[in-house]
Parts: sequence; structure tokens; C-alpha cells
Amino acid sequence: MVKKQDTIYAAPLEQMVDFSFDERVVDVFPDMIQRSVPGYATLISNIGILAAKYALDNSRCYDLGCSLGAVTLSIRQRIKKQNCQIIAVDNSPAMIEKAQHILLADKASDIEVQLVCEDIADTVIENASVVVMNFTLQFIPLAHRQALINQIYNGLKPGGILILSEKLAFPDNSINQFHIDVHHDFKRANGYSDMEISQKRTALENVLIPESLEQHQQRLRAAGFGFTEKWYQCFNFVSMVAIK
Ligand SMILES: Nc1ncnc2c1ncn2[C@@H]1O[C@H](C[S@+](CC[C@H]([NH3+])C(=O)[O-])CC(=O)[O-])[C@@H](O)[C@H]1O
Ligand SMILES: O=C(O)C(=O)Cc1ccccc1
Repeated sequence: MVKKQDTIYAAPLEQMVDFSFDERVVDVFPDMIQRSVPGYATLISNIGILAAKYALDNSRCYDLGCSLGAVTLSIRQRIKKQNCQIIAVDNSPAMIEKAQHILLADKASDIEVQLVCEDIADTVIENASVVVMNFTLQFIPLAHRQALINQIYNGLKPGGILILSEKLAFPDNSINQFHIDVHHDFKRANGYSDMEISQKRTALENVLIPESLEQHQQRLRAAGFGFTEKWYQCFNFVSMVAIK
């Protein structure tokens, strides 16, 4: 796939509108996410490794907020189980349409993938051995997050895993600012201008609500998860696992 360059915030915008996963974003998404999320490629490949360890025969794997299906492709390649099905969900019709083309071109495995365009709040999670939310919970309204994590916990089989990646906020102001600054340095090193960084930051302000690691861990424990662990961090981007 040729990666089209993300220039969405390159020119000064007269009126700032909230960030959304529309056609323009979908068109440049692989370039945008790779240049914006430190460690994205590492996360994708290691989520495949984690999924392969926890996937069970005759169970389901969920990729919630699948975008173009990068997580789905990674776990599909790694899982070596009988009668395992992947359910990939996103509420952006443009994402799902493009993900459909990408998945159809993937001949690496014959594991069944069901692509669903819906709000993950409405997704019925059942018989799950693996649930992945790779940078999706951060876009869900704060008041709905506990209910979603509870639904995931209830739909997981004993021993099943939730892999949760998030952009973090830090309770200590100077630590928080340190991470924001180095993340911006990362974006600058990947070719984004100060104006692109600043305009996207404004566009994301009311849309991507980061929480602290402690808030995530507390929510996971409140849902019933007995084991939680941060397995990856690069600057303010982390990935956790929670095992039922
Ligand atoms: N309520 C919702 N219901 C369903 N989907 C949603 C909802 N809210 C947001 N989304 C979807 O969640 C995805 C978040 S991107 C995930 C990257 C992917 N996991 C990846 O590993 O490449 C992360 C990012 O861009 O920072 C978008 O596709 C939204 O449409
Ligand atoms: O770009 C950012 O600042 C981010 O926090 C990551 C991101 C990546 C893709 C879409 C939205 C946010």
C-alpha cells in the first residue's frame, strides 16, 4: 500500500473543528498514526504475539476501534488456533470501507474476520479470549468508560486478555509537560511543523481525553480484573494488559 502523506493541519485553518475519523483522515491514516504514535509498529507486532499466547480454540478475538485493521492483520497472522474468529469494530464508515479492501487483499491466513460498523458501546462481547483496544478508549466519553470495560470483562473467558493501549496524562504537571514536549519533538522529527502540531492538538482537545495510568488500573480492577500490567511505554503512549 502506498502511504499518502498527512498534510491535514499543514495550512492555517480559519476555523478549528473537532478532529474526526472522516474520509480525509482515513485517506492518510497509516502515515498519520505512524508519524504520531511513538512505537506504533512495535505495538502492532507485539499485540500479535500477546494475542497468540492467549487466544483459545473455539473463541473470539475482538479488535475494538479497528481503524484500517492493523491489529486484526497482526493477530490473524499469529494465531494458531482452531475455530477462532476475529470481530473488528469501528464506528467510522470510511474506516470500515477501506479496512474491508485491505482485509480482502490479505492472504496470510484463512481465519475468519467479521468487520462491523457500530459504536463499540453496542458491541456484544461474548466467548472472548482476546480483546484489543489499541488507542480507542481515549475517544470514548469518560462517563461511558467503566461500563465498556465491565462489558469486556463479562464477555471474556476466564484466562482471557484485554490489551489496552492509551495516550496518558500524568498527575504531576512537570512530568506531564515533559512527556508532551518529547512527544512533540517526536512529531517534529517525523516532519510535522509546529503549526501542524499545534492545530492538531487543538482539534483533539475535546475528542481525545487522556487519563492517568492509575485511573486506568483502578477502572480495570473495579471491573474485576485480578492481573493488570503495563507492558509497553514510549513517552506518553502506553499499553497495558489485563487478564481475567
Ligand atoms: N465509540 C466508538 N465506537 C467504535 N469505534 C470508535 C469509537 N470511537 C472511536 N472509534 C474509532 O477508534 C479508532 C481510533 S484509532 C485506533 C487505531 C487502531 N486500533 C490501530 O491500531 O491502527 C486511534 C488513533 O487514531 O489515535 C478510530 O478508527 C475511530 O473511528
Ligand atoms: O497526533 C497526536 O497528537 C496523537 O495523540 C495521536 C493520534 C494519532 C492519530 C489520530 C489521532 C491522534
